[in-house]
Amino acid sequence: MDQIATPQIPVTVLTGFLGAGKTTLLNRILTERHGKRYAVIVNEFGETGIDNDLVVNADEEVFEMNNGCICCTVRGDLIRILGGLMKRADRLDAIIVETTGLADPAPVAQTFFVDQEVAERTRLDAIVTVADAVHLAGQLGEHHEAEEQIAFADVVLLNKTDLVGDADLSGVEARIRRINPYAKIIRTARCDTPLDAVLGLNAFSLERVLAVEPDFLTSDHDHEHDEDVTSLSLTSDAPLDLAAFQTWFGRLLQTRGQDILRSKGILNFAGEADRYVFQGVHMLMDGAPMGSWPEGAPRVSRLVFIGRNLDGMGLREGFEACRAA
Ligand SMILES: Nc1nc2c(ncn2[C@@H]2O[C@H](COP(=O)(O)OP(=O)(O)OP(=O)(O)O)[C@@H](O)[C@H]2O)c(=O)[nH]1
Repeated sequence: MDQIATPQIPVTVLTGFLGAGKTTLLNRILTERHGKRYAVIVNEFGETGIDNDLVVNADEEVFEMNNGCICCTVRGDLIRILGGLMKRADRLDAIIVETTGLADPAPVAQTFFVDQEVAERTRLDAIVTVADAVHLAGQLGEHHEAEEQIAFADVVLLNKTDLVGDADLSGVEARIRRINPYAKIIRTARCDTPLDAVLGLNAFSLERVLAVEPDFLTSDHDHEHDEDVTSLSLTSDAPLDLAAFQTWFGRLLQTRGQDILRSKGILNFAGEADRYVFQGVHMLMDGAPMGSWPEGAPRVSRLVFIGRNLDGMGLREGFEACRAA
């Protein structure tokens, strides 16, 4: 008797180096009227739940994986969450996994082939890599994860085109092409791409990956993270002074932005009803109100830095000095 094949849930792995625009893309996907039911799995790197708060409130369920990189320590966690989702596959159209900016996508992709149950019930649809047109060239030289993310991509969103001239964009694009001649490259500003360019592609090809990395299925991908990159989280119960914070944070990124790869905070400023979000990618800074504080939640400011040599920068003292008088 013929067996009825179990439907496989398509999975999109969203990757890209720190600050490239993954959450921006995710929020675009979640706010579009797509009529689909997605489950989202978000992995963070020491970001004390900040990322989760930056993902828009949508109907979709968001599963947060903390404390560790998806490609290493928390892979078991990924399999466990997938296991739960597979039990209600009939109510799900797709799963989206957002990795940390420091993840090597290979072991994440491998999960969908080597774990038997996951392999039977899900299908890796595509690896979508968001690339930061401003910073990619520098990242490729310094962080091998950035190169892996490009190498494994089925689609590369060359993002932040609003900040880079045409000639430089062509240069970055050529660089991407040299690492990965197969990926589709789409130029975007704030990840403004139609959803059908990133979801439901059926683009991931095991054959192609095996051609690039013959031991993809068998190696245990015990890759080494850049030990120099660490994270530091700061919190404050006391309201902060907006002007003082802006001046400190702006100066800090100007002077230490080489080593501060990524920064983000959800902040409580004195006299402001709304939450504020401040973010940095190296020296580029962005800040805006982000709506009211959740009802009943304490107004605690949280700020996180990811980078090198964070200890010597007086971050804690600088942050504390921003308290409103
Ligand atoms: N100018 C400009 N800024 C952008 C663009 N896309 C994203 N940003 C900003 O870049 C910063 C990082 O964007 P995110 O979407 O949080 O990046 P991410 O890849 O999720 O970051 P991590 O998860 O921390 O690695 C934010 O301040 C965004 O507002 C873009 O196309 N142009």
